[in-house]
Amino acid sequence: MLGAPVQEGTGRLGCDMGPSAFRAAGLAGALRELGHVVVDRGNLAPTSQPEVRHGNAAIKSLPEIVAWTELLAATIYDASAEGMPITLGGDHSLAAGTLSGLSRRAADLERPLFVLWLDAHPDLHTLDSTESGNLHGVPMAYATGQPGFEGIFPPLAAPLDMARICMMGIRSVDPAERARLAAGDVTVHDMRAIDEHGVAVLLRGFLEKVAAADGLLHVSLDVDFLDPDIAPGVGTTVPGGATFREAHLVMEMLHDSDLVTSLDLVELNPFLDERGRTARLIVDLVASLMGRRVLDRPTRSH
Ligand SMILES: NC(=[NH2+])NCCC[C@H](N)C(=O)O
Ligand SMILES: [Mn+2]
Ligand SMILES: [Mn+2]
Repeated sequence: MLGAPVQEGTGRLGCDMGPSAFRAAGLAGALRELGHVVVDRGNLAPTSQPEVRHGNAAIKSLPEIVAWTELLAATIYDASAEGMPITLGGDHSLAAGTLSGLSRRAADLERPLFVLWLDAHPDLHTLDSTESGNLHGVPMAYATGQPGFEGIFPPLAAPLDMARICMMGIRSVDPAERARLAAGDVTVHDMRAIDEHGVAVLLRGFLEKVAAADGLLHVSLDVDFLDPDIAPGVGTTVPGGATFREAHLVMEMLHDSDLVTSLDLVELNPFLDERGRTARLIVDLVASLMGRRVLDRPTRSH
């Protein structure tokens, strides 16, 4: 577990308390109960900020986010050699760093990196296209090597292949992101697809691809993937999100697949939460991902 209390990527304060809330909600204990060895490396903090600027005047906190990206890319690259890094966010801008470090690790291992992106948003803005200027909206564009980050963000060792990304839960897409998704080959399962087919069928297809390619699998869990009724502790709520049961099923299937090699937990804002219920829900979801199940034997689906 690595705490990344970055909050400057959102338009409001509070995500810096995310790592503390995950700890208070019992994340380490829940994983130890399942038999895992858990090491909590505490919270990271960038020590210096680069002098960077960009012509888009809407952009907020560019030096801070570039500094976090550098720090996380190096830290997660190292951590991925030792075990399964779980990054406790912090807002989703941290994915610029974690995806960069993990892409470099995958390139070293000569294995493809796949990403399951559980989010209401694709976070596929470039520095030029973001209108809110909130840099939690750009990490996917950076990690996949979209133009406009050069000379500002750290260079990528290896850009992520769009064809190895699966997004689930998507229900809020800005026009520039829509165009980028239409042009690329990201697999996008929006809420309509989930309603029509169910998460199990959609996820199974992706997991089969990852297994067939002997890939590494990174899971990026944005709290707003979940419906705001069950997960109010996030700044960018969008109605109509994943239910409690859909989310647990995704996690249980990920556990059964035995494919997940790293995990980011992002966008929890404890200041907006109701007595820690969102933090506790995410801890329970991570427990499902790490092996907690209702019965001792695998559930039979047929
Ligand atoms: N990680 C997130 N919650 N991202 C929300 C981004 C929302 C919107 N697309 C923006 O760029 O401002
Ligand atoms: Mn996000
Ligand atoms: Mn989101």
